[in-house]
Amino acid sequence: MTAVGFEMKKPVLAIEGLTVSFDGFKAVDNLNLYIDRNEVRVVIGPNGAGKTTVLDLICGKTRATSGSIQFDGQELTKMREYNIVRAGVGRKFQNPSIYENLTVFENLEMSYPAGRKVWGALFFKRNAQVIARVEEVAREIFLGDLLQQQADLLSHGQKQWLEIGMLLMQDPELLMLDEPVAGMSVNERAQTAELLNRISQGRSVLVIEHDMEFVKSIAHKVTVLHQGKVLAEGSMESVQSNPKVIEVYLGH
Ligand SMILES: Nc1ncnc2c1ncn2[C@@H]1O[C@H](COP(=O)(O)OP(=O)(O)OP(=O)(O)O)[C@@H](O)[C@H]1O
Repeated sequence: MTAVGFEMKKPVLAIEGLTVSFDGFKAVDNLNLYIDRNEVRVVIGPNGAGKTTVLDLICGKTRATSGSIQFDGQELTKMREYNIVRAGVGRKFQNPSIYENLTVFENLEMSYPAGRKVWGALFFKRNAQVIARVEEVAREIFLGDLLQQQADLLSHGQKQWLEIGMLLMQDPELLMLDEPVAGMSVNERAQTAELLNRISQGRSVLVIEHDMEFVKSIAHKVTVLHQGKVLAEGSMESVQSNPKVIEVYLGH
């Protein structure tokens, strides 16, 4: 196998022995988790299982007590949040954090690397390359016809897509989404599934979700967390028929 072939086979994210204690309580407990390139992984589990904390640890918002998070060969546990973003990890929180008083176009433009940020404003030119990228991403997130719409007039689902689009502007290698379809209509859920299936061709996606129909429509593999540990992992079918998973989560 060539060196390049070997690199492609290595997981893009390798979490090993990851533990975080809050006043002695282990929210994440000796966790191992491996995500492949172009994989859509969904993490499910009961409330308080540690799902959001795992995303917080990966993006550097929370510091690990012990263990390792290797992303593309870089150790994330020692890196600052903005360097983790620069390394190629994008994270969307549950509530959209878009600029409500700006248009769809402007929101996406703001997220272009070296785009019109506070300092970048002095040097930034709205060139053809930026416009083309904004238009491309807007089409991808179903907002191609709404570029001049002010963001506060978008539906809840459209706001969620806009935030995904803002992350896509940075072209992250790993995109992490916390309950992306919460509060969405049935149609919006179906469109979001289509969007995630599409954008995973070229990047890995890690999703936390409770909506099992949605999970079924996107997951390549499902990881069930319980008390900060992996309770089960595998295909949706294997996880759904696992008695331990039914007992602690799906049976409720
Ligand atoms: N900063 C913190 N300080 C203290 N305890 C915390 C902190 N963050 C999380 N926890 C605790 O860690 C546990 C795991 O929380 P987490 O939010 O990761 O669970 P979750 O699986 O995402 O749950 P949900 O499905 O409800 O979002 C919970 O008991 C929570 O109270």
